[in-house]
Amino acid sequence: MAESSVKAQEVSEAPAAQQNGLPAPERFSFSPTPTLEDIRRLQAEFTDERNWEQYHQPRNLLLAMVGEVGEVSELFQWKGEVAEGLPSWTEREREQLSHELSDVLIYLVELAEKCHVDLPKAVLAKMAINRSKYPASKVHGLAKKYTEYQD
Ligand SMILES: Nc1ccn([C@H]2C[C@H](O)[C@@H](COP(=O)(O)OP(=O)(O)OP(=O)(O)O)O2)c(=O)n1
Repeated sequence: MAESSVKAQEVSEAPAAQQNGLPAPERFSFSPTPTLEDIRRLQAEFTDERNWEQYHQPRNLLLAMVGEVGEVSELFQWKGEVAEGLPSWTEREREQLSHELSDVLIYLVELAEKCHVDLPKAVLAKMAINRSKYPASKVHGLAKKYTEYQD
């Protein structure tokens, strides 16, 4: 498994499995590349080669991304609840899902670029906010919205 170079900024919030003294369960993980910057650059090359910059304005990209989210939803819509790893899905369905999720990511990255949001940095900052809104010590095993917790 590839070692991640990015750690949670607040290491005091240890994952639940480690807090219990149990080893963390084996998790699915991604390949280290391409990075979000790689995806941004590859998509910029793709649009430049086609003279499509004129069509890829923030609003267009947002609508394109939402359309692709709809295509992801279509793959799930008439199935019952599905277990992690989608064991009951065919290879064809898995391939379609990987295509549609990729379309969502490609448009998301390009939308962030066109809005001048530095997505890798922004996601770390937002995760820090999430950790402070939902301290593991307070919400462990509970999935309520942060506004529902009493101090
Ligand atoms: N004007 C466009 C058209 C396509 N793409 C790229 C980004 C997406 O990754 C993918 C989207 O292609 P389609 O619009 O053809 O959508 P699908 O690939 O989902 O095809 P379909 O709608 O037939 O499932 O191609 C793009 O950047 N700009």
